[in-house]
Amino acid sequence: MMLTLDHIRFEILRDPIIRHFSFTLQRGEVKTLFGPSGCGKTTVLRLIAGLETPKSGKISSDFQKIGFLFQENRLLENLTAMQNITIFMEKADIPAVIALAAKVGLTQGDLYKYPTELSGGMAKRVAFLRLLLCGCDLALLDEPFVGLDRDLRDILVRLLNDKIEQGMACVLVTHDRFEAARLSHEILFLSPKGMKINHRVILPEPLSSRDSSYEEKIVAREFQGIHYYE
Ligand SMILES: Nc1ncnc2c1ncn2[C@@H]1O[C@H](COP(=O)(O)OP(=O)(O)OP(=O)(O)O)[C@@H](O)[C@H]1O
Repeated sequence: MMLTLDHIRFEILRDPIIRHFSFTLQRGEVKTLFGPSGCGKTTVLRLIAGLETPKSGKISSDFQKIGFLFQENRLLENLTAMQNITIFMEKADIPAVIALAAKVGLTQGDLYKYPTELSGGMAKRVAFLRLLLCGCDLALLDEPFVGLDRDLRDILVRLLNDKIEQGMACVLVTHDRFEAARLSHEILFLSPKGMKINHRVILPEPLSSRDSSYEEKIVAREFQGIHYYE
């Protein structure tokens, strides 16, 4: 399985948002787009998902099913949390959803609430479970842990790692250096305009062996002098 973006150019009202951006991703691989706000990271996810069309360049993929965890969750308001989670499952396995939901601190009662009755962090977990259970082999994750505390984030990271070990590939967009260190096989550091790749960091250690001390070590080693968000 392979995703390839080859010299992509994308414009909005003739303003070049993305210029000559090239990128590849294989089965079981996680690559992170790390760069300043507004540099075009979400736009790249939208291009991969086919929600935007490049002005020039080529996108090819033989992944079978794409899952997209949007920054703003995008739960369907007229469906319960349970209905939102199961909507893309080939066969809704309710006991499996209840068991997985319990792992991330959602009760059975929570699963029968509507999105307007959920807190921001609960809605994020519902959207995350929908992604984990949708059967995708390529996951596009746009700031997937915003609004979640560290313990919950660690639980979700473990659940995501299980899927990655089974072959799911991910493109991760995050502002969080620790998240990038924890989850990436490769981090692309991007320029403020045009999605130019300033440099890359390859992290070969298996994801399952990484913990908070690993995150701290990588952040201290690789993010020195990166002040986009301070
Ligand atoms: N619908 C739109 N209309 C006009 N300009 C847009 C639109 N969507 C995005 N842009 C512009 O495209 C650029 C890239 O936006 P994008 O959301 O991809 O950035 P980002 O790196 O994901 O930002 P953030 O980290 O803040 O989420 C920005 O300069 C933004 O102003």
